Amino acid sequence: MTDLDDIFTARGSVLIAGASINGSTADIAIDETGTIAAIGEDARRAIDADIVIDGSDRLAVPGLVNTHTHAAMTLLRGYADDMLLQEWLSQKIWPLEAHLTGDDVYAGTKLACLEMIKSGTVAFNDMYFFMDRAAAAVDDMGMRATLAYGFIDLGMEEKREAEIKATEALVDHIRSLNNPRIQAAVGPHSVYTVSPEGLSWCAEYAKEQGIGIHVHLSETEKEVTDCVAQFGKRPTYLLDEYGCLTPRTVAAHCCWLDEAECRLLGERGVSASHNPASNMKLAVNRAMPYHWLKQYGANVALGTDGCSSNNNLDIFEEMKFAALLQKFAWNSPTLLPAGEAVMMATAAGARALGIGPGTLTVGAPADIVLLDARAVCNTPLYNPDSNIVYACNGGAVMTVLCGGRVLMHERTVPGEEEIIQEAAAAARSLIERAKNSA
Ligand SMILES: C[C@H]1O[C@@H](n2cnc3c(O)ncnc32)[C@H](O)[C@@H]1O
Ligand SMILES: [Zn+2]
Repeated sequence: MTDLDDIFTARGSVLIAGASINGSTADIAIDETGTIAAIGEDARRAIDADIVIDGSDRLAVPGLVNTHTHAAMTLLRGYADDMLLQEWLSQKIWPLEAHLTGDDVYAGTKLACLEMIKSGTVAFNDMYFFMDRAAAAVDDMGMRATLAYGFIDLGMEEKREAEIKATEALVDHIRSLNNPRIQAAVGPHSVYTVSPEGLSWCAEYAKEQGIGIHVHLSETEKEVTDCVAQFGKRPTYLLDEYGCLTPRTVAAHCCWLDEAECRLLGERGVSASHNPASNMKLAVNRAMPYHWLKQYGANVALGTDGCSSNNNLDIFEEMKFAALLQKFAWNSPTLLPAGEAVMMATAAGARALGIGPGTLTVGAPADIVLLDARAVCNTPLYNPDSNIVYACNGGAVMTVLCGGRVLMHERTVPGEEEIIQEAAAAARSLIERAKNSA
């Protein structure tokens, strides 16, 4: 077996020896391009392994995908809790975010990446500010991410011009990085913060650039009633009118949808990001109608939302919350069984971001998580999906690979202490600056 230091520095082919995959023991071969080359008997012959990882006592699962977050909000963890969404945003979050710097976003996004890696997430869909610095953090940490600038024009033409420039600059910057793990998206925040002209520009620009759209949709009842009062239609139809509903759109929350809106999202091929922890914490008072979205063929994945409304980035918790909330809210113990929750966190998430099948199959990107099969939460282990969703959290994750590169092994992530210290210092300085300006 390869030493810890060599595992992080070596680049090349990787053999995971004797891991448990779907109930049977198998080797996994990963080639130099970071692709799964073989699984099972052929694996040892398929590559001349530079790194060998002991997979015994490990469950191998696909890397998890977080389809809606605001990564640098790790700096705001615990800053404002137990509030109504509109008050939380307008009285606490936006005033503090006005003091953010690019250095803050770099430090906060690095902390987010560390937290996600430690809980088995390999890819995330982010919407925030100073996203060139978020890209630098993602690059340093070795994860995959789709990054969108949070476009908010509040109906003001001057602001819209600035948001257009910021969006174009980010897309150009990400293209210049030429990093296959990092892609850009357009991020119209929501129908209550972006004008019809802004929505229309975002849709046109995304189409022209061949990139995705990341938007909040129908998170609260107020969002829907205000939209109907102002535009005479519900948010889903407004987004559709301006071209924002596409097969490359990720719509976060989708709580207050009616059946016809679910059908439209299915028809447009939209991915819906279910964020149950944030929805319950902010008491949005309605669970995403998962059963309708599923019935009409929308791709339903999972997200954490930001660390100020969750307050962590652990997709294991989101799998459990989703499975429980759906059962509770829709009065159906058979709704969203464990296997479906795992699919939402893996294959559906990967599909939403267009990053491969999100499965452990030959030809797929080697985005692989090894769980401790001997952990308390995995004992006994009648049905791995059940343990993963209902018993475990991210603490059971031992090793994480993204594109064949080892990001964590035996729960060690290189540079962890420094990342935590720098994020804590950035949070202190942010609060200090906000206080001094008041
Ligand atoms: C990008 C902006 O989005 C803000 N934000 C964070 N969480 C939510 C949420 O649940 N609904 C709407 N907006 C949210 C974030 O603070 C940024 O200002
Ligand atoms: Zn959000």
